[in-house]
Amino acid sequence: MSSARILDGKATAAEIRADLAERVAALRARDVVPGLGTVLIGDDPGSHAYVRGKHRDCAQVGIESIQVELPATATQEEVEAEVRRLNADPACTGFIVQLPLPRGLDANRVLALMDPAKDADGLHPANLGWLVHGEPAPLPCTPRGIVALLRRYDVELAGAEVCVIGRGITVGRPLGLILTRRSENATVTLCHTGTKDLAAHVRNADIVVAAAGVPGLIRADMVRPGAAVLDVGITRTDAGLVGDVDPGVREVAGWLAPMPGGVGPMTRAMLLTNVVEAAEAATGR
Ligand SMILES: Nc1nc2c(c(=O)[nH]1)N[C@@H](CN(C=O)c1ccc(C(=O)N[C@@H](CCC(=O)O)C(=O)O)cc1)CN2
Repeated sequence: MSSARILDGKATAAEIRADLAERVAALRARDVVPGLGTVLIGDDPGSHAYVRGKHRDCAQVGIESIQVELPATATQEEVEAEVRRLNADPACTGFIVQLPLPRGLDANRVLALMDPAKDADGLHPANLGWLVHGEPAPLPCTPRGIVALLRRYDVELAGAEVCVIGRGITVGRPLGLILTRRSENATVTLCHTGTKDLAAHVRNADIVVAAAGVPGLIRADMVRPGAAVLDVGITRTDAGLVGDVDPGVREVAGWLAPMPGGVGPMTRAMLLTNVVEAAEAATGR
């Protein structure tokens, strides 16, 4: 029985970081110092781990770190005050608000308050709007990472049937917009919890992106032999982290981006890329 080739996000992200370290050194030589701010609210262990990882990555490539932490009891006004502070801080050239926010906080209002020019996540409504219009703007990190990973391994996008499972703003919705641009030219079916026959849509796909957060949702019998399958789901269980893709898929798929080691590291690398690109653009390169 054959086994899928691995879309290695860990190795690809390391290559991207090496390139970014050189670009940051060139910026610093011209007295331009990129600085990433993060706003982390509450005590979700996953969010804390991701933010720690983002700052570790920054240190590795020479980007300065500004860390803001608030308790889960923070009010909307307190969160918005921190966003205003980062908007005004010249040492912060880009920032993110770690999602999801604790219950009771309005993430859309917080994202809309960010300076779109400092939106390192591409989640400000103006930047998502530019994506709809097909104009340049920072792209959300996970979808950008998915496209970069597929391109790194020469997985054909033009004309491909792509089944995306999940309609959230960090992955599914923007991924559909990116993959249907002329430069990617894929055909996208966006599935979600209301999709009637998920298996039929998955079976029709050359590329499957599972971002539903439902452990083992994609089984081997649903996947077209040879298809590329990317596991974006992460569920924390007592037994550890579990993805959306059942391990048996490895025997049917042509390509597999596993969890861990596939799309997650690419998300982190694309955040750094957005920060560096914004700093380069601000100085005319
Ligand atoms: N403001 C944002 N919030 C969230 C985003 C985002 O892009 N911007 N995405 C996710 C969380 N996330 C980054 O923030 C993220 C998720 C997973 C990984 C990762 O490297 N995962 C590892 C496995 C997990 C682990 O080892 O703990 C992997 O796949 O290898 C990085 C970043 C939601 N929130």
